[in-house]
Amino acid sequence: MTLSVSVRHGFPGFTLNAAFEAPAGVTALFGRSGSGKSTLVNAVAGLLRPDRGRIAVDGTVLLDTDAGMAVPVHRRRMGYVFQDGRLFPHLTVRQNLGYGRWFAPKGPGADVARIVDLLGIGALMDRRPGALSGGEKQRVAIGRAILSNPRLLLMDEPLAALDEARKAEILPYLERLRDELRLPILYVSHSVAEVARLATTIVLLDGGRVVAAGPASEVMADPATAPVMGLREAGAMIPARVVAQEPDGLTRLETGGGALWLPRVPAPEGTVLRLRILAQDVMLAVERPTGISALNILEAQVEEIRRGEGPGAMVLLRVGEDRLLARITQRSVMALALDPGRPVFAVLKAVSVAQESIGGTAG
Ligand SMILES: Nc1ncnc2c1ncn2[C@@H]1O[C@H](COP(=O)(O)OP(=O)(O)OP(=O)(O)O)[C@@H](O)[C@H]1O
Repeated sequence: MTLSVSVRHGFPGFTLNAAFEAPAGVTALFGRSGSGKSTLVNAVAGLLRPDRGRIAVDGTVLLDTDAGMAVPVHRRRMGYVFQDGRLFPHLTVRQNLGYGRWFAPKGPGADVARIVDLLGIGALMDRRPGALSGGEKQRVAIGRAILSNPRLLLMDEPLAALDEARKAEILPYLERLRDELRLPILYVSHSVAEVARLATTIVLLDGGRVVAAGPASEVMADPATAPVMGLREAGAMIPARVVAQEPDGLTRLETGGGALWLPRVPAPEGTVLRLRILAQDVMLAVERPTGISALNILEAQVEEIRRGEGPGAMVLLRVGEDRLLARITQRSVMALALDPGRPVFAVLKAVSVAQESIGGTAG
C-alpha cells in the first residue's frame, strides 16, 4: 500500500504546497504548530477540497483536481481519530464499536474480537464513554475507526489531550496496531518522542512545505532537519541487539559501534531494538576516554559537520552502518580539530529505547 499525496492550497497568509509518498506502516506528519499538518490530513480525508492536488491510495484515485474528480468523504474509507475521541456519549463501548462496523463496506472486515483484544478494551464493553478514562476513550475511538474497515487510518494528534501517564499507557497499543494489523497509518504529531517511537516514515513540514521525507531513522539523523525538529529534541535512532541480561541489572546490547549497557530492558536475547539518542546527550572524544563513569562509548567516524547560527554545531557520525548525531559547540569542533573522516569516540550520557523493531529482524 502506498498513499501518494500532492496538494496545493492557499489560506490567507498561508500556502500549503506539499507532496509525499507514504508506504505501509506509520507515516508521521511532523512539524511545528501551523506548518500545515492538519490541512494535509483534512485533504486526504476529503474534509478539505484543496485548490489543486492529486491523492491516491495504491491504484485508487481519491482526488484529481486536474480531472475535476473528488471522491466524497464517506466513500474514501478513511478511519479518522481526532484528539478528543468523539464517541457517542449515550452509547456503550460495544455500541460505539458497532457503529464503526455498521459503516464498513460489505465483505470480510476486521475481526471485532481481535481488535478488542489488541486494544485491551474487552472489560469496557458495557460502559458508556462518561465512565472511561481519556486513554480508554481514545482506545475505543481507535477501535471504532479500525472496525469501519478503512483503507487508511488518519490520526490527528490522538494523544495530545492526554497526560503523560495516559500517553505512556496508549503507546504500546499503537505499536501493536502498527506491527500486527499492517493497516497504514497517517499520524499527525508535534511530539518528537512520539514520532521516534512510532514512525516508520517521517514527513517533516515547515511553513506548508515538505522539508524532509523518508525512513524515520534517516530523517531523524539528518543534521539539516535538526532546527525544524527542535535542537533539544534532535537525535538519531540506532538499532541494537539484546545480547545478555547481566547479573547487576544491566542489559548488554550490541550496536554497529560496539557494546552498550542500559538499565534492564525487558526483551529476550536476540531482539533488535531501536534506541533513541538525543544529539545533546552525545559527547565526543578523539581518544578513547578512560576514568569516566559513562559506560557507553561507541567508536564512530565524523561524516558531516553542520554549523548553526549560534555557537553550536551538529556533527553527523557514522557508527558501523548507522548514524548518530552529536550537538557540541563550534569551539569544541575547532579544539578537537574535527573534520569529515576523523575517527572519534561518542560518549553517550543517556539512551532511551525508542521502539521495538518490527518482528523478524532479530538474529
Ligand atoms: N479554514 C482555514 N481558514 C484560514 N486559514 C486556515 C484554515 N485552516 C488552517 N488555516 C491556517 O493554515 C495554517 C496551517 O494550519 P494547520 O492546522 O494545517 O497547521 P498544523 O500544522 O496542523 O498546526 P497545529 O499543530 O497547531 O494543529 C495555519 O496558519 C492556519 O491558521
